[in-house]
Amino acid sequence: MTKDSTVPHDRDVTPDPSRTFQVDLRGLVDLLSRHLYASPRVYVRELLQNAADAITARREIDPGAPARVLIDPDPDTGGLKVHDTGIGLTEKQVHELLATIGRSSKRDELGFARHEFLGQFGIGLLSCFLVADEIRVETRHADEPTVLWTGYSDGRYSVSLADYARAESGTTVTLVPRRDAEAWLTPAKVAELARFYGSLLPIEVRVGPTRVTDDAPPWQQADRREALIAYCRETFDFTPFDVVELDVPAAGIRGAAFILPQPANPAARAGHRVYLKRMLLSEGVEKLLPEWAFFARCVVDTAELHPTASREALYEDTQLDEARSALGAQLRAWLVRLASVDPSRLAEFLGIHHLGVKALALHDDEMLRLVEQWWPMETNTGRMTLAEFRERHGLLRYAATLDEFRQLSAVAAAQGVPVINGGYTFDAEIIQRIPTLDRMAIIEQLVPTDLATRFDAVDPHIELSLRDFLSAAQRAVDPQGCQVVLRAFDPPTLPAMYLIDRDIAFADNLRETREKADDLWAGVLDALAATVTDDRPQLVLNHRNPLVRRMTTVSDPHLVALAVQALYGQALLLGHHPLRPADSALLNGSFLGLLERAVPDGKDDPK
Ligand SMILES: Nc1ncnc2c1ncn2[C@@H]1O[C@H](COP(=O)(O)OP(=O)(O)OP(=O)(O)O)[C@@H](O)[C@H]1O
Repeated sequence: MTKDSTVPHDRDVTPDPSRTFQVDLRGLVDLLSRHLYASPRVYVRELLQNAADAITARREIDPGAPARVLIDPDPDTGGLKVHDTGIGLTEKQVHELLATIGRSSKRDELGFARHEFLGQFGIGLLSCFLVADEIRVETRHADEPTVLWTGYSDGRYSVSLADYARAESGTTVTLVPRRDAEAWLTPAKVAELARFYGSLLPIEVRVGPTRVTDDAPPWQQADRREALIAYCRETFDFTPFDVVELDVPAAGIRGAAFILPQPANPAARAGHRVYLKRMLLSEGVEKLLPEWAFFARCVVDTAELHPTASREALYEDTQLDEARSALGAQLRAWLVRLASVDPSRLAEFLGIHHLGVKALALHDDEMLRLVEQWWPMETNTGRMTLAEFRERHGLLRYAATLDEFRQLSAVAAAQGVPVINGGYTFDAEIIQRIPTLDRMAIIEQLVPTDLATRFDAVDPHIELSLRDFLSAAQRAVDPQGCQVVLRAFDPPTLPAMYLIDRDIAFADNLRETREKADDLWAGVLDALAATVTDDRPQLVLNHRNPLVRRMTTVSDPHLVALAVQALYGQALLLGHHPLRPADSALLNGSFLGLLERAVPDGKDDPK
C-alpha cells in the first residue's frame, strides 16, 4: 500500500490551546436577522423572556419576591429601558453569561433546557442588536454589588462595578437605538409588541403606566365560554360556530379550538395561535391539528412542546405528533357529542363545512363515517343520509353524474327504483368508499341500461298501425342525429326521454329486443331504423303518456313534426343536456309553429 501524501499527519490537527474562535458579532447579528428571525420585533420578546425568567429564578429562592417588569420607552432619546425584579447577576456571572454567546444559565448540568424557564439557547440578548448599537445592563443579585455591563454591536464590551447600589435585586437593560431602527422603539410600537408577545405572561408587565398583561388566559377565567368567545372575536375577528376546550396534560396544553362559522378551504391550513409557557410563540402555527380539522382555529398554551431556535414555530418531533393526535381526538369527541346531543346543530355544522368534510372523507374513515351518518344526500325519494338509504333499501344505488340523475330519477322513482344523486362534488367517490367502513355494504351504480329493461315494448300490432306517425316523427328529428323509439314506461306523466350516446348499452338493449321480436315487429323496426345508426342518441316516446297517444292519432304530418320537435326540446331541457344552436333553432321553430296553430289567424277577428 502506498502512502497518500494528501492525508494530513497527526501533528497537523493537534489543537493549540492558546487559540480560540473569534466571533464576528456583526456577521452573527446579520445571520440572526436575515436567517433566523422573521422580524426585528422579536427583540421585545427576548427582553420580556429574560425578565420573566429572572423573576422565576428569584422566586424559586424567595417565593414572595415581587414579579414586575416595567418597560420604559424614552421618546427623547429614542431608547428603551426594561426593569425587572428578577434574580440579577453577580460580576462573575456577568462575565460568564452576558459576554459569551451561547452560554445560558437556564440549562441543567447535562445541558438540557430547564423546564421552568423560557430561554435555553443563550443567544436571545443578541437579538437586541437588531435594533440597538449598544446594550447596557445594570444588575444586582441579592446583596452583591451592582454591576454595569455595556456591549457594543462591533463585539466589544466593558464591565465595571457601580459606585451606588441598585434599589433592589433585579436588572435594568437599556437599548441605545441603532440608526434606521428607531421605528421599532417608539412607545406605541413597544406597547403593541409587549402586548402581542406578553399579554398572557403570569407576571405584571407595564409599558409606562399601562398594564399589558391580562389577569388570566381566557380558558382559566371564571366564565370561560364567554371569555373565549370574546377572545376569538377580538383576536381572530369572527364569532365562532362553537368553542371546544382543549386540555392535553401530557403536552401541558390548555386552550380552545374555535369552529369557523364560514366554509374554509381544507387545503389552506389555518394558522393557530400558540403560546409557550404563556409567551406568544407564533400566531401562524400550521400543523398543530390533524389535517382533517381544517374547520377549527386554536389558541393554546403549551408547557412541554419544543420551540425551534427562532422561537417562531414548534419543533416537529414525536411529542408534537402525539399532541396533534390528542387534540384531534378532542375535536372528534366534540363532533360525536354533537351528533348524539344536538344532531340539528351537527347538521348545521355540516351545512357550513360539508365540502371540506367530504374532501377529507375520501381518505379519512372518521370523516367518511360522519358523512355516511349525518350528511343528507339528494335521492329520488327525498333527501336522506347514506345510512338511512341503506337501512331502507338494503343497498346504495346511485347515479354517477348530475345529468344522469336528472334524466333517470323520475322514471326510476315511478318504477320503484330508489337512486341517490352521486353527481355533487365527491359524492360518487364517497359512496364507493362506504365498503371500507362496512364490507357488507352493497354499492350499485345505476346506468340508463338498468332501466331499459323496464321500458316495455309496445304491442307490435299497435306499433305497426303507428308506422306513419313513427316515420313522420323520425323525419322531424333526423337532422338532429336522433333516433325515435316508442316504448311504454312509467311515469305516464313523462312524455319523452332523451338518452344520450353515453348509453350505447341501452341502444344495444333496444336492438336485442328487436332481434327477439317476431317478424312483423322486426319488419317495423327495420323500416324505421333503415336510416339510423344504433349508437345515435334516442328520443324515447312514452306510449303510456296521454299526449303522446293523442299525437299518434294526428294525421297532419306537419303537426306531428312540430309536436315531436317540441318533445325533443323538452326532453333535452329536462335531462339538462346542452342545447346546440341547431337544437335551440328547432325548439324555437316548433314553439312558434305550435303557437301559429293554436292562435286563430286575423281573418276570424271581428274587427
Ligand atoms: N434580565 C436578566 N436578568 C438576569 N439574567 C439575565 C437577564 N438577561 C439575561 N440574563 C442572563 O444572560 C444569559 C443569556 O441571555 P440570553 O437572552 O442571551 O439567552 P437565554 O435567555 O439563556 O436563552 P435564549 O437564547 O433561549 O433566550 C441568560 O441565560 C441569563 O443568565
